[in-house]
Amino acid sequence: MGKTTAEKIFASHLVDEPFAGTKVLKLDVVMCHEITTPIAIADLMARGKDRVFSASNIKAVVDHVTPSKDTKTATQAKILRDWARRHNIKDFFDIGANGVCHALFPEKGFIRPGYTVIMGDSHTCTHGAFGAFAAGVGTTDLEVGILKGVCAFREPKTIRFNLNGTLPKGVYAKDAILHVIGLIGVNGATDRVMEFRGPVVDAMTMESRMTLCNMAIEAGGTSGICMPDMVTVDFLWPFIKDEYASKEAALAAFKEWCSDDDAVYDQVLNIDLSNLEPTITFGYKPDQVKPVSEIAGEAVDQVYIGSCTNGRLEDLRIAAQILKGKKIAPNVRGILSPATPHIYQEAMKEGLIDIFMDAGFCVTNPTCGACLGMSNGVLADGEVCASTTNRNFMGRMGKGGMVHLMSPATSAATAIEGKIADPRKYL
Ligand SMILES: CC(C)[C@H](C(=O)O)[C@@H](O)C(=O)O
Ligand code: SF4
Repeated sequence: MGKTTAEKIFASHLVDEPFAGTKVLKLDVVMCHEITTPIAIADLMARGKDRVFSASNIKAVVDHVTPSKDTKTATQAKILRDWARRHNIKDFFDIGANGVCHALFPEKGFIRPGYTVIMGDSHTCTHGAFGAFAAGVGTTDLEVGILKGVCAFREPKTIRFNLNGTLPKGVYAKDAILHVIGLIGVNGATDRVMEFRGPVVDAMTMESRMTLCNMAIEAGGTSGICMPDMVTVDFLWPFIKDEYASKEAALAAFKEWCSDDDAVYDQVLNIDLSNLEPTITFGYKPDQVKPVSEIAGEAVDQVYIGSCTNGRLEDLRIAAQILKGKKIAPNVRGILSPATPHIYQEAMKEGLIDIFMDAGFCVTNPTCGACLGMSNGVLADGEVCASTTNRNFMGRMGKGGMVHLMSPATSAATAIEGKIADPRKYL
């Protein structure tokens, strides 16, 4: 019987099965940020176990609130910073080099097909775009991961999503994943791996695949997963060129991780996206989605472009294409947070930052900040934000604030009109 990618990764990383169905896996990468890791560090210290399993397999970043905004966030950053120094974690990213974890770590080439990856962050599923098993974990699992380099999982079944057809103009990975979550609901993939397949995914860049996998958790998914292919090889090539004789050799090795043709799935869903419209959330749950045409005209106070979902260069290019030569509406505050310093610099070189600033956007340093309502764009009570982020929970971007999730294109069109707008008329 064939295996899925997730089953192959579980089989190859298994170190123990203490109870039937509970599998202890060897970890390839443990990622850390300043919100959840300090709690794990404090506990390890209290137990006299201030050690790390490997200084090189641990990656750490101060990203959620940076530069720190108050004593509390400064202390969180300091705990992580001191810990990283104490343990010689060389891949530690701080002010000047820091960016949103799920954009920064892939950009550095840390994730490879077949890897096991954990982090104390729910959007760790993003990294499955490389054909890895990547899961967000709680503090206890993070502590064990840091100390021993292993993590216990109940092996998830896989749901295969065949994304068929081609995405129409003005419709992107974000619209596709919002549509999928709308179809299956916020619990539709609970304890399941969401395997994204089909011609729509094959045609996607790694950035788009990361957008897709990023929101797996919003449907309850443990990890998103895409099949590694030449797009994956091309993205990783600068980091792996000394390991493989050629791109074809790398591809052959990566393909070993692809699900077998006769793999058994929990469910297989065939979804044709050829007629998909730009899609947007209207409520406080990510599965409350509508075509933008049904909600167009609703006023917004702020437009936010950024985050681990849609703060990458591709996203900035799409939004800038729409904003070029235009001004955002006077009733709207536009905020752009490029997800990493590299993205910021590339966007500057390409003239994208000028386009955003000329349109009236404020450009912040790379950080999560506004996405989770902590800094750089917190909403006031009753305000509405059009956002490229991944969570629209009540008050997510500020107490009493409402968030509509959408693509960078829809956000840019919305900024121009000051109310929710269909991006297709600007393309
Ligand atoms: C702060 C962190 C624990 C949190 C998460 O796990 O997702 C954050 O990144 C978020 O998006 O709300
Ligand atoms: S950008 Fe938002 S969703 Fe992503 S890790 Fe940061 S806070 Fe979480």
